[in-house]
This record gives sequence, structure tokens and C-alpha cells, in this order.
Amino acid sequence: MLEVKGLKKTFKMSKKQQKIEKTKEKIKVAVADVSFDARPGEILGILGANGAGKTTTLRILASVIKADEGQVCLDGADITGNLMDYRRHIGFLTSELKLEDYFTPNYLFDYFSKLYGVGEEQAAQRKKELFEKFGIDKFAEVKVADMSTGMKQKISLVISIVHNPDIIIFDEPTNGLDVITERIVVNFLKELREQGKCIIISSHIFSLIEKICDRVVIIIRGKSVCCDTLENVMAGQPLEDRFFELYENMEGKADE
Ligand SMILES: Nc1ncnc2c1ncn2[C@@H]1O[C@H](COP(=O)(O)OP(=O)(O)OP(=O)(O)O)[C@@H](O)[C@H]1O
Repeated sequence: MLEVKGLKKTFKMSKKQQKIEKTKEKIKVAVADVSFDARPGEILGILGANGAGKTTTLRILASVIKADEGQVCLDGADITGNLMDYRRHIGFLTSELKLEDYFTPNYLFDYFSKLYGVGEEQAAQRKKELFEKFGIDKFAEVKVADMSTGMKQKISLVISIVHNPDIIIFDEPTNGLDVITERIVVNFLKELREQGKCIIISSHIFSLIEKICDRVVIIIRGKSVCCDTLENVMAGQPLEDRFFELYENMEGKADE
């Protein structure tokens, strides 16, 4: 089980950012207080508006950046105790990932398999399976530059899990995808859940969270305001209505 306790993360604001956000504050609190847990065999959805702190939370979880405060524990042990070992357990798909134009899917898959120390035979078998599943096989030798956005997204997804991790962290996994690719990705996430993987996705799309998540964390202005089963979070209402109820509640508190 992955436990996230009291995360806080601040960033220094650039002059440009201060101008955009119309503030003189030098520090941006991206994550103020986030706690939740994620379990094997479930899809946990992190729901929040733009700028709520979802990506920052996932980057901390994926050990790309360090929290200022708080802890991430895997099966009771703080991940900072053995980061290299922890990283073998996780696959991270970030919406910020840019694939270099001149590489091919074949090259990228082999490169990342070697990086994760996956044996050649095992990597070849996994590549065949994943490329077939996502329809990448026909494009295996085509350069990224000549691919559609959907195909690039599928390649990014596949290379993030070359090492068959048991914790899968996907930031906005269906963003920018056409309906067919979205369906393939959603079905794949459900398949991974059946295999007992622990899946954490972030999204601002209510219908996606309602469709596939078992449990939900709602982040509002950097704070996790709930972490419970989808049914309990919804409390008999559409998720969107429930979200705005919690949102208005937080806004009210901020005005006090
Ligand atoms: N490196 C950084 N430097 C300064 N501010 C940052 C940095 N990263 C994030 N922020 C700010 O922190 C806040 C939370 O950002 P984050 O990307 O975590 O939100 P998000 O919920 O993922 O939103 P979105 O859906 O728009 O990506 C935003 O206001 C963002 O501008």
C-alpha cells in the first residue's frame, strides 16, 4: 500500500509568473496539505481543477521532485530510504513528457527496457504484447515526428511501463486523445486493475473518474478534502455536483 501523508510543496515564483497571477508573493504553494492512500487492485482518481496541485502531487509520488514536508511510504517504509528500489515499483506517465522527434517506438522501447534492466527476451515479449495491444506494431519503425498525437500518447504510456511496475501513476491519461484511443487506454487501465496493480490517475474530467475509479481523492487549492470510495464521495449525487459542493465549502472557508 502507498501512503501519502501531509504533503506540502512550494515553488519560487518567477517574475513572469507573478505577472500572470497578478501577485507580489514570492512563493507559490502548489501543494498545501495532501494525504491519501492507494491500494493494490484499485484505480484511485485524483480529482481537481486546473492548478489544484494534482501534477505536483504525482511528481512527488513518482519521486521526480521532493516534498518540503510530509511523507510517501510504500508498505510502511518511507520511499526516501531506498529511492532506487522504489522507482523499480512505479511507472509514471506525465503529461509533460516530450518524445524526441527522431526516435522510433522500437528504439524507445528497447532503450527504456535496458534502462530498467529488463532482460532481452522478456523485453521482446513485452514489446510484442504492448505494441499489438495499442496498435503500435505497424508504426514500430516510424519516427515520432511523423506520428499523430494519439499515437505519441500511446507510445509514452507503453514506455512508462516497460518494466511491468506494480504501481502505475498516470497524469491526465486521456488528455488530448481521440475517443477510440481513450477507450483503449481506459480498458487497459481496467485490465491492469484486474492484474492487481495499484493505479493512480489524475483528472479534471468527472465522467472519467466516475467511469473507472474505485476511490477518489479531491484536491482543492492544494488540499485533499476527501479520500474515500467513489460511492461515499458522491453521497448519492453526481460527482460534479458533489465536487462543487466541496469547492464552495472551501471557498467559504477561505473568505472567513
Ligand atoms: N515549478 C513550478 N514553479 C512555480 N509554480 C509551479 C511550478 N509547478 C507548479 N506550479 C504552480 O503550482 C500550482 C499547482 O500546479 P499543478 O501543476 O500541480 O496543478 P494541477 O492540478 O496539475 O493543474 P493542471 O491540471 O492545470 O496541470 C499552479 O498554480 C502552478 O502554476
